[in-house]
This record gives sequence, structure tokens and C-alpha cells, in this order.
Amino acid sequence: MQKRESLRSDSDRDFDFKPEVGCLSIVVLGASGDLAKKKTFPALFNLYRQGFLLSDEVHIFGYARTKISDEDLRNRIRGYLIKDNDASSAHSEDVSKFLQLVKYVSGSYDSDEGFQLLDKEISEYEVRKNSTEGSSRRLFYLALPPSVYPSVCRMIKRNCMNKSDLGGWTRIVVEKPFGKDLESSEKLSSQIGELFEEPQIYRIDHYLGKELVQNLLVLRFANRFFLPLWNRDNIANIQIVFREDFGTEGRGGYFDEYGIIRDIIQNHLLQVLCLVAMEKPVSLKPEHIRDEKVKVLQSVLPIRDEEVVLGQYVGYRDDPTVPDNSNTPTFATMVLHIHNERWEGVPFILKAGKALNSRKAEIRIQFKDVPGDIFKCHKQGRNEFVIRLQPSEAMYMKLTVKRPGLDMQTVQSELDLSYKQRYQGVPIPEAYERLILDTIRGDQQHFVRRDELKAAWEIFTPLLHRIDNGEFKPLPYAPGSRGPAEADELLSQAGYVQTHGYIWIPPTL
Ligand SMILES: NC(=O)C1=CN([C@@H]2O[C@H](COP(=O)(O)OP(=O)(O)OC[C@H]3O[C@@H](n4cnc5c(N)ncnc54)[C@H](OP(=O)(O)O)[C@@H]3O)[C@@H](O)[C@H]2O)C=CC1
Ligand SMILES: O=C1O[C@H](COP(=O)(O)O)[C@@H](O)[C@H](O)[C@H]1O
Repeated sequence: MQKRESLRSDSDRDFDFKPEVGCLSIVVLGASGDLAKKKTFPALFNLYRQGFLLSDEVHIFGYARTKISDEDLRNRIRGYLIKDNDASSAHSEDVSKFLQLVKYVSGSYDSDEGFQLLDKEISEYEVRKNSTEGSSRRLFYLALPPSVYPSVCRMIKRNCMNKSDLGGWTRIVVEKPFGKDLESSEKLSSQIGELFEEPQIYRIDHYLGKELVQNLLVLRFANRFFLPLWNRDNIANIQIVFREDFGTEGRGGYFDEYGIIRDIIQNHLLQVLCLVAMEKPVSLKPEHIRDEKVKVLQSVLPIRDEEVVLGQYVGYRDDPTVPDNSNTPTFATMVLHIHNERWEGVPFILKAGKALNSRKAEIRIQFKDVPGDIFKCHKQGRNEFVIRLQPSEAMYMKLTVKRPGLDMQTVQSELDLSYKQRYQGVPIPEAYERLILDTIRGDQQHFVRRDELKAAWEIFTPLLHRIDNGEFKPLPYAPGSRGPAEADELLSQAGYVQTHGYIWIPPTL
């Protein structure tokens, strides 16, 4: 197990983070569920392995209605902690030690009884650790459907708070989707806001924890290269794309209620857009960054119907949990316009789809043609700067160079920063790992503030209501395809110029 001190980077030192010591209880509510086993517990384990969670300080409680024992829960999550590429005995020893920190409490989400029992278990553990009442830290992670957030928050507030304020705290982490539209989101925000202060609420969007998303501000504001180019004078259009090569797979019931815009675009892609488009914040303080993000969101113009293409993959309705007449889009492309000095006239094209021909997420910034081109380079294609979020994290710049040889011919090539090659052997942390660590440290920089959420829902609510009312219909597309052909037409209408015959191939070692 690595020591946590050795993992701190220089930039951490500049940050206002003061290490805390003392009892830490992490409660995963909805511990029997999909997110908990696939993401939350593995992220906690990775933090433990790296020395960020110390066994003499931390205890982890799973809570859900399902009646299972501590051992049952441990067996459920064990398989998700073991990595195929690490079968070492040290790893399995770490898994066993970590699982001993995990305890399970069963109870409902809306009665005091279960939460009193939970509080009793947490308090007993705190006493065992000789923690002074009020100095301990309690983190509640709601890996639950949003419908139960209000009652769960009420129960935590009534029964499970850190008892007095002696340097300890109580924080809650809530998952997306946070509401279904502006009204429901505001209602949820008010219900939770009556119980907890904003600094106690961590609205998680795991895209904000991805390595290359975290790199965006550094890239933009620590490099002279980009400063003069990042604007309407030079950039023709920006695409932010999410593609998955599988369908809703076992989550059809959930997905049909929400659809691709609420599942991916309103949160993950919009958060990325904010970081691409925002002005330089006054500092790296969370409030300064979030202030700038809100300004971008508030500058987005209403979405026009003619700049939206929706799709639904053929076979989606075969899922027994999806209604036969479902109007839910599994694919959407839309153009957003930001009405400000930097971005007036630059289309931001957001695209997300399930059951497509590939899995990837990327930001593609296409530059305008060179004025007075003497090489006829436009035939080769435009400059593009691509930030590949996943898989194979990379940044590459497509540019025109002289084709090597005696002739004066131009060719499209790239400057390539592929992470696997450049940072060999450096593990890239999972998004959830990083974000959970932030919640423990009390850093809200990578979490969504209430006004940010409101502004995000304001952008999409009119369109979502038209889809919900059946006024806007998704076009069918074949699974494994690029999505409806109309989406590519929209892209070219928005001014994107495709470079034919050029494909970036991630380098292999
Ligand atoms: N799964 C994923 O990949 C992702 C999920 N999320 C979000 O995380 C949260 C949890 O997701 P996920 O784990 O997939 O959800 P699940 O459907 O697996 O639900 C989690 C747990 O909540 C309880 N539960 C389920 N439905 C209800 C209900 N109607 N009323 C009360 N309790 C219920 C169940 O526990 P029990 O019955 O034992 O109490 C279940 O094990 C959601 O908000 C989701 O949108 C976000 C990103 C990705
Ligand atoms: O939030 C969600 O994200 C996942 C995709 O996450 P990624 O980190 O693998 O890109 C998506 O599959 C899911 O539908 C959505 O709820």
C-alpha cells in the first residue's frame, strides 16, 4: 500500500487543503445497488490502497433495505475489487483488510428506526476509536434513485448528524439525475436545501473527475499557445461527443424515464462545455470557478428545434421494462449557441448516443480555414484540436505539414500527446476515486452548485417537455451505426468540415 504523503503533487500544496485526522465514517446508502458495487466501493478500495483512507481512521457502512449480512455485502463487492491484471497476494490481502472495514445495516429509507440503528452503529465505532463527540466526520453517499433523496436526507438530519461542531462534519453526496426538469430539480433542491447548507451538499457528476476533464483548465489557462486562439476569431465550431457501443442493458426501466438528454447531455456534456467555454476564473477557489461556469450557462440561447436531431435505436423497445410506444431518445445531437463576446457565432455541437458503432468521449475543436491559403490546404482539412477523454486518453492536434519527400505536397498529420505512451506506468485514477477524495477533503470545485444546476435545467427543460409530450419524435437508427444520418447533416449545416481519408490512430507501445 502506498503512503498517501508520497502521492501529493506540487499543485496540491498550492491548494487550501488542510489534512484532517480523526474518525471518518463513510455511509453508502443503496449499498445493494449497481452503482455502489461497480463504482462506489471500488473507488473507496482504491483510496484505501493508496493510503488516503487509513484503517485506524475510517469505517464504511453499507445501508439498504435488502436484508443481507455484513459477509453477504462483502461477497457482493469482492469481485469488483479484484483486478484481472493484479492477482498478487498483496492485492488480495488488501481486499480482505478493506472488506473488514465494511459493515452493513439494513433499514428503510423513510423510517427513523433504520437510521437510528445506523447512527448507533456509527456512534459505537466512533466511541471505539476514542473520537471526541462532534469531532468525527460523517459522509453519506446516496447511491439511490433521486425519488428517495428527500426522505433519506430528512432521516439523516433527524438521526445521524455529527453531534456537535468540534471540527467534525456531516456531508452528503447526491448522484445525478438531480430532477427531471427545472421545476422538479428546484423542488428537490429546496427540500434538501432546507436540511443541509450548500457546503454540505456534493452534487456529483463523475465526468468532472475524469483526468482529461480535470486537465481542461490547466490546458487553457497555463498555456500561452491557447490563450489568443480560444475564441470566435479562430474557432469554427466545437463538438463534445459521447458514444457508447452498447444499449441500455438492464437499465431500460431507469433509462426510459430519463432518456439520453437527461442521462448524459444535461449533466456530463454540459459540464464539459462549461469548462471549455468559461472565462478565466479569479483563482482556483471552487466558488470562483463555479461563478464562471454559471455565467456560461446563463449565456446559452434557447435551443432551436431545427438544430436538434433525436434518435432511438431499433430494438430498444424490446426490453421488457421499456414501454412498446416509448418516445425516449437514446441518441441526440443538438447545437448550442453561447451569446457572449468570446463565442458569438460559434456552434457548440453536443452529441450523445447509446448502441452506436464505438465507445468514446471527446472534445473536438475545429479551427477556421487559413486566410489567403497559398497551399490549397483546405483540401487537406482544417486544424483540429482533439481532447480524447476516453478510452485511450489523449490530446492531439491535427495540422497540415509538408509531405516528406522531394515534392511540395501537403498532408494532414498530428502532434500527439497520448497518455499511455507519454506517462507509461502512471495509473490514471478513476473519476469516482478522485471525487470521493474531494468530498472528504471538503473541496467542492468539481461538484455542481445549486445555481449551476438550475441554469443547466433552464437550457433543456423546454425541449424535454416537448419530447415528453410526444411533440418531438426520435428517428430510428440501427444499433452499431453512427446514429441517424440527419445528425451528420446537422453537423455539416453547423459548419463542421470533415477531413476525409484521415483517421487518428492511438499509438501503441
Ligand atoms: N449505475 C450506474 O452506472 C450509474 C448510476 N447513477 C445514479 O446513481 C444512483 C443509483 O444508481 P444504481 O445503483 O444504478 O440504482 P439501483 O437501481 O441499483 O438502486 C440502488 C439501490 O436503491 C434501492 N432502490 C432501488 N429502487 C428503489 C426505489 N424505487 N425506492 C427505494 N429504493 C430503491 C435498492 O436497494 P434496496 O432495495 O436494497 O434498498 C437498490 O439496490 C441513481 O441516482 C443513478 O441515476 C449515476 C451514474 C451511473
Ligand atoms: O452517468 C452515466 O454514465 C455512464 C457512462 O459513464 P462512463 O464514465 O463510462 O463514460 C452511462 O453509461 C450511463 O448511462 C450514465 O447514467
